[in-house]
Amino acid sequence: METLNNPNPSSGDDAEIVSRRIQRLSLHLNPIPCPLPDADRPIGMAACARAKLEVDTGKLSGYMRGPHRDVQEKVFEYFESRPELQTPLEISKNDHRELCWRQLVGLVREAGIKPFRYVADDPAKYFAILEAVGSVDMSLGIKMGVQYRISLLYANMLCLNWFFPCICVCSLWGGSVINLGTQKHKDKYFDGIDNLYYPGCFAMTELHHGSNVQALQTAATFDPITDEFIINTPNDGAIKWWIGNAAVHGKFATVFARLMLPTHDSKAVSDMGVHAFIVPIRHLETHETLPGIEIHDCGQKVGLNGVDNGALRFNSVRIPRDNLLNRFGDVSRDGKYSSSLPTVNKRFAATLGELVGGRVGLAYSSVAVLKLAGTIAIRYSLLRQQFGPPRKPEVSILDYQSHQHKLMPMLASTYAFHFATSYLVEKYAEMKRTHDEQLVGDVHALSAGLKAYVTSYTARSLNVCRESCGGHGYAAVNRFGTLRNDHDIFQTFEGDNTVLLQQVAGDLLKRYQEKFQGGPLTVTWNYLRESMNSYLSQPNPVTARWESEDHLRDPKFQLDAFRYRTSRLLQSVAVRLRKHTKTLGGFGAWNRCLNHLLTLAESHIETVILAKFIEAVQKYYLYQTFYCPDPSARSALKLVCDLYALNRIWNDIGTYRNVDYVAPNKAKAIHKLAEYLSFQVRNIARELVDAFDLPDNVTKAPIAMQSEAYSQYTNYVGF
Ligand SMILES: Cc1cc2nc3c(=O)[nH]c(=O)nc-3n(C[C@H](O)[C@H](O)[C@H](O)COP(=O)(O)OP(=O)(O)OC[C@H]3O[C@@H](n4cnc5c(N)ncnc54)[C@H](O)[C@@H]3O)c2cc1C
Repeated sequence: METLNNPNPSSGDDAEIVSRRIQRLSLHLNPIPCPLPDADRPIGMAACARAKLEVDTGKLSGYMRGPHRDVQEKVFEYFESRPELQTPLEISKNDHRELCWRQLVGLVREAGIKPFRYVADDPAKYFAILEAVGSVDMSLGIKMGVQYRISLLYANMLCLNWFFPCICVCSLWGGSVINLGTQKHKDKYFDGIDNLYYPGCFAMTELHHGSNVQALQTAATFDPITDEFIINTPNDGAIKWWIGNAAVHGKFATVFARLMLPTHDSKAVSDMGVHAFIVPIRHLETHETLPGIEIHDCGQKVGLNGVDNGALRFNSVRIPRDNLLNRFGDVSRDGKYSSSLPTVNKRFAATLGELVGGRVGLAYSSVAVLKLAGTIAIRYSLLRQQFGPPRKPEVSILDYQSHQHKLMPMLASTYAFHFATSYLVEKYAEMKRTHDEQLVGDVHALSAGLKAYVTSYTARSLNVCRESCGGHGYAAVNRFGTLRNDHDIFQTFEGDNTVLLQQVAGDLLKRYQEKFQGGPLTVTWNYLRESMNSYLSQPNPVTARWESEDHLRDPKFQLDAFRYRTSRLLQSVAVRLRKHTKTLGGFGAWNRCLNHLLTLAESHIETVILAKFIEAVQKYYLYQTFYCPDPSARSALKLVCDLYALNRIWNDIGTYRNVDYVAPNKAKAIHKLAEYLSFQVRNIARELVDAFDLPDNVTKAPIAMQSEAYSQYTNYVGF
């Protein structure tokens, strides 16, 4: 059967061997009815057409679970044991802020879970805590992030004929002190931040400037007579805005301001660019706002109302010279500027390496939100029955093809994102350990792309989940409203998604240019080398017609298709940019090609996600590393991975058809198979969401309870 059904001439390929071995695992199949008439089934599907996978949820869950499940359970147990710390459904902004603060204090001082120490030493553990805390209340996750996390915001600059991301790097309060400061700052502030005696803010954004950090106007002018910096807000546009922890709890702020040094020429001062300074904003004991500082509340938000965002104005506030976070640039007693790193590029790379964690955390937490929402929607869709064949019992709404179409590719994407963001966390930790320059660049671009892609996907999916639960999805107790409102801003902070995707596109173009100059390509981008040489030739008219299931489920075909698309987009946008730059200049050309560039970035990120998913399924076979030792779990993952791949190819089928990469018969076969795989995934949907390992006290929505959901729901309203 293998030889007959295998249309691929390169049968010795590792990926193909794996694919066929995985097909053999279909022995774990049990009969169940297939909704497709025989004629509609994809070719080659006969063997497993009427079969359901048996999945060992415990083993699948064991594979999915990270190494820090114990600390996550500690978080869940702590909040379970303290019902008064659980966020009620109806709560005012002010009460929510106070509760959120008490939750954080309880976690740190009572439960003894101190995230700050892991920011530098064990980032994977920090992200695991963040994930667990965010599922208790997303406001709490963000509040914790403001206090401790490492983050990175961007400014944009147009340079020559490429769009080069110019990164202004910074950290939220705790992260900024340990990453941008030096030992003296660590000695002075670490314990206070760790124990929450020094709550602080990260004050970068201004009223007039968010994404464009280079244009910030707050000034820090050095006064050599008093050995101080004078922090000043020159106009209303420079008021710091949206600053988390500022409205109520913060005692310090890391303020981003232009460093101005006195000169002896006619200009009188020299602008050294944006630097970070520690500015006390409230009295440590009395909590009074300090002189020269004006603080206002940004008010009620669409979500995340447990976080107290405020606006800050500085009226010539004096701080000691020591408060400059001076790891990458310092000012001496006599007002001279110096840096520990010899070149701008080295300073840039070192800073980046320290500070990409915020985005890694957001991408990772966004997957956690998607798991939660998917679990609620799918458990309810299995329970809920509406209509059915005449004189037969009603069927579960998840048996409707349309419902499968809404939720199963989403479930597959959740698995895909799980592996991609776990990989990102792994690479981030490695980067922190090794400070490898190539890895720094890789993690930087990957974190930007995954943060943008995953958070946008999750935001869209939250609406789909709400709608797929009908009216009961609209009850606040079933959580979609809060999840949607709280998560929505993930698309904007830590770098606006549209801006971040441009960074990815800029990075791809840079590497494309380097490739032609013989430069190196890092691991994640390695495929471009091959793709530029082989994929850009005319599509093969023979393979364009192959339509067997074996072929369509072959990881090589799937990855090739993704890589082909990215390569074409990259090559064509490079040509367009070159052409338009002649008449429009760099900025105009970039803007003329902007949608093209965003599509390129998304295509690349989808490719990386697929590659990581395929690796997660294959590792066992290829390297014998026993990553996923259970055959049933591997079969389930292979099925889900195929659905992710084919669903994405089908979503973009117009592109593939336009260039005849896929012939009409193959396009039809892809569509049929994607629908059929959705049906197959539906049959193990319960096991797949159970493997996320979210207990009822975390999902909380009555309609998603693992038993007696309806009665828990009626109890909730008082019956
Ligand atoms: C709840 C919340 C908490 C926050 N917490 C903090 C905090 O603690 N500290 C802090 O410093 N900041 C904080 N921020 C600010 C946040 O980081 C900024 O909102 C974010 O950086 C985006 O900036 P902006 O709002 O000025 O949007 P803008 O940059 O003005 O963007 C507005 C729109 O224009 C588009 N756009 C902008 N530039 C481009 C471009 N080059 N190409 C194409 N489209 C473009 C964007 O896609 C977006 O749709 C917070 C914001 C919120 C809402």
